[in-house]
Amino acid sequence: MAMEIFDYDDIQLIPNKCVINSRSEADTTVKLGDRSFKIPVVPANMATVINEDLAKWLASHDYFYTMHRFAPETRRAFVESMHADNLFASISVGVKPSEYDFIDELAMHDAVPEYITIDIAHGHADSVIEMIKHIKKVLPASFVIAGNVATPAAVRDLENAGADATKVGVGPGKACITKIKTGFGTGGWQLAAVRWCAKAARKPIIADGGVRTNGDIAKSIRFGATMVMIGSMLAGHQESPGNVIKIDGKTYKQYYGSASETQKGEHKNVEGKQMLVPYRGHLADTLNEMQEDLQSAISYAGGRDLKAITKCDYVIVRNSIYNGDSL
Ligand SMILES: NC(=O)C1=CN([C@@H]2O[C@H](COP(=O)(O)OP(=O)(O)OC[C@H]3O[C@@H](n4cnc5c(N)ncnc54)[C@H](OP(=O)(O)O)[C@@H]3O)[C@@H](O)[C@H]2O)C=CC1
Ligand SMILES: Nc1nc2c(ncn2[C@@H]2O[C@H](COP(=O)(O)O)[C@@H](O)[C@H]2O)c(=O)[nH]1
Repeated sequence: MAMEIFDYDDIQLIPNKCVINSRSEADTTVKLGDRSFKIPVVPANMATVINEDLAKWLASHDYFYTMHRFAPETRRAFVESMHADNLFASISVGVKPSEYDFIDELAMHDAVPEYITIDIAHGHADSVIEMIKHIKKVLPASFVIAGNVATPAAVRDLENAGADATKVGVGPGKACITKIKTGFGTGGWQLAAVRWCAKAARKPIIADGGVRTNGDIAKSIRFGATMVMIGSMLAGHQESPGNVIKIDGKTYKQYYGSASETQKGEHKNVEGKQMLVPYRGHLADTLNEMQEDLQSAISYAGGRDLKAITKCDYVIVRNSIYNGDSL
């Protein structure tokens, strides 16, 4: 059977009969590893989206988070300070030789993160497979998320190496220029790629990149994601780490790709850009609204929890969901 190709804007989910009396009855919680989280959303592990203060706030309010890996020397202290506050630690690593030393250092100091994300651009690689095996050997209690990938073959290879979840999305991100510079990726068909990968997966999938509206979170769940990673929509808050910039009386925040020149400090293998995102107030309000909209989505799906969304029907309406309107 030929694969159906579509992206978020091409899909509308079809309502089923409502079985609850109030949207507040709908349960948006999701389990990843041993823990349950309030909503299936994780802020991207990018320097303009998450920092240590936000990680503490998110963990203490039952949201999942993944700290970025761009201040590598602070990571052990970060794990220890989260644990000192009785909070779970969730960090990112790369695959270079120094990262093996870092994993060994964590083990030596008994600073075991509950979650470790292996975060590289092209995650279907022996370097990632070797890092998964190393973490599983040295820190077997850590839940390992590996990525990013774009195909069922990649999902299977990383799962077989021991990954507990895989992250799907190569090139759909707002600050991404991979698709333009290399010609590769899931940009323009990210939602279909999530579905393709989820069908092959035996473990959770995290859909990463390309989410532009709250409805896209429900669509990701419908097509097999357990969790949804979001960058640009979560970068514009008062608490977001990016700089505040005012232009013509309007307030913006800085958002840049992890493979941008701004992040790297040099123009080498640049696959990301810097941009401005509109200021959106407090992160807590945006996360609350995401939860309310998901509760509403569950009610339209005719159920009481996220599982109902995975079963609802859909239509493909090419690039037409806005019908000439905007939010
Ligand atoms: N989700 C996405 O679509 C993308 C995300 N990013 C983000 O940007 C950040 C930097 O990513 P990345 O450049 O991988 O990190 P690193 O610079 O840490 O690279 C990781 C390792 O993988 C190697 N590597 C990277 N890309 C390739 C490739 N295409 N083929 C072979 N080897 C490769 C690097 O070597 P060398 O540098 O010598 O090649 C390095 O040894 C990450 O946070 C990543 O998530 C970047 C691009 C796409
Ligand atoms: N190709 C690139 N992708 C990147 C880069 N930095 C981050 N990312 C990916 O984007 C998502 C966030 O996407 P958004 O659509 O929600 O803004 C993030 O989680 C990474 O997977 C980059 O420099 N190049």
